[in-house]
Amino acid sequence: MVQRKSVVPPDYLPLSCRFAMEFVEDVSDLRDFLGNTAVMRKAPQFRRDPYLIGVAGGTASGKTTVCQEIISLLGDTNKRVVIISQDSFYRNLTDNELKLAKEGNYNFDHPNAFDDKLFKEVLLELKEGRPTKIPHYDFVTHSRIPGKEEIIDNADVVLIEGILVFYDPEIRSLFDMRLFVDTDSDIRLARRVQRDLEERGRNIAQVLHQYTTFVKPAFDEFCFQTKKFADLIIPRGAENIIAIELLVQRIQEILRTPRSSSTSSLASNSSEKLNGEENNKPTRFAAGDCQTNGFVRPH
Ligand SMILES: Nc1ncnc2c1ncn2[C@@H]1O[C@H](COP(=O)(O)OP(=O)(O)O)[C@@H](O)[C@H]1O
Ligand SMILES: O=c1ccn([C@@H]2O[C@H](COP(=O)(O)O)[C@@H](O)[C@H]2O)c(=O)[nH]1
Repeated sequence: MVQRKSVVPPDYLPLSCRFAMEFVEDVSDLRDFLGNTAVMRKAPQFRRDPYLIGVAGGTASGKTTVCQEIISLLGDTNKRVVIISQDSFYRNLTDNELKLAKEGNYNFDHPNAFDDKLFKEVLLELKEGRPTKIPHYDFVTHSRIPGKEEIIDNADVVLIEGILVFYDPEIRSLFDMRLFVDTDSDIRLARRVQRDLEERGRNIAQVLHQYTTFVKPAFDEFCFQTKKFADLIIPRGAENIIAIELLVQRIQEILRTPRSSSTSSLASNSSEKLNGEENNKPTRFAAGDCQTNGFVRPH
């Protein structure tokens, strides 16, 4: 009797049952399953296809806290869920830009402040399930810390948070789900002041000057405009436990649904073209395909 169990994929599998690995306990079970008649030939390697969730919202809206809450509520799962931040992809500054940044006179809230080329490359690598290096950004020195990269490998779900993660259409189209954390701007400013003084080495005059000169105008012009691309808006951020619980249920459902990256990205791109907004449903294999219990697909 073949048991439905997750296994490390064997090197040799019949092509007629490429998605059967998680149904069978080992290759001999697979042979029983196929009645010993299938021609065994070298099959492509299989790997997990990470589900990418973009989390946008203004500064200090609670994007990171919402992501942490999602992970905490997902609880004990055999899935690997990680958070990365768009802040890791701030551009390297010239000497003159660095001088301006230290005076609070550099616009870190404009889309040009980000290295979108690197951000895109990293998201594509993540989407393809390849081990990916994430730079570490230091808000005190306004620069990436050399040699402090984090490697992400084998993730099942990647939460990608940042003020402008939905700004670039190509980057936006890489997300399987898009969330927008919508928190009152007075509350955001209060949190930002406290955080920047405590954690980012700023003084109150700098924070308020940067906020009124760059942060608020750029939020209105760029970040807020991307709210329309969200599949789900979370008013009040992490306080909104009902929204987060519903979201967690949805993610759990998605994690249980078989899915192949090629079909899911096609669905994602075509729905964006049709609707201007993504309406991505978990992809199911056609009847007759062998279903797996996770995001497994051939290389
Ligand atoms: N619901 C909340 N209640 C109180 N403090 C919060 C709440 N959500 C976030 N914070 C605090 O506000 C600051 C900004 O939150 P964070 O999640 O880092 O925002 P973002 O990632 O959007 O910049 C942090 O110091 C965080 O602890
Ligand atoms: O060197 C820097 C880089 C960025 N900022 C500010 O950070 C926020 C984005 O981070 P959140 O965690 O989403 O708040 C952005 O508003 C920049 O103004 C900075 O001050 N210094």
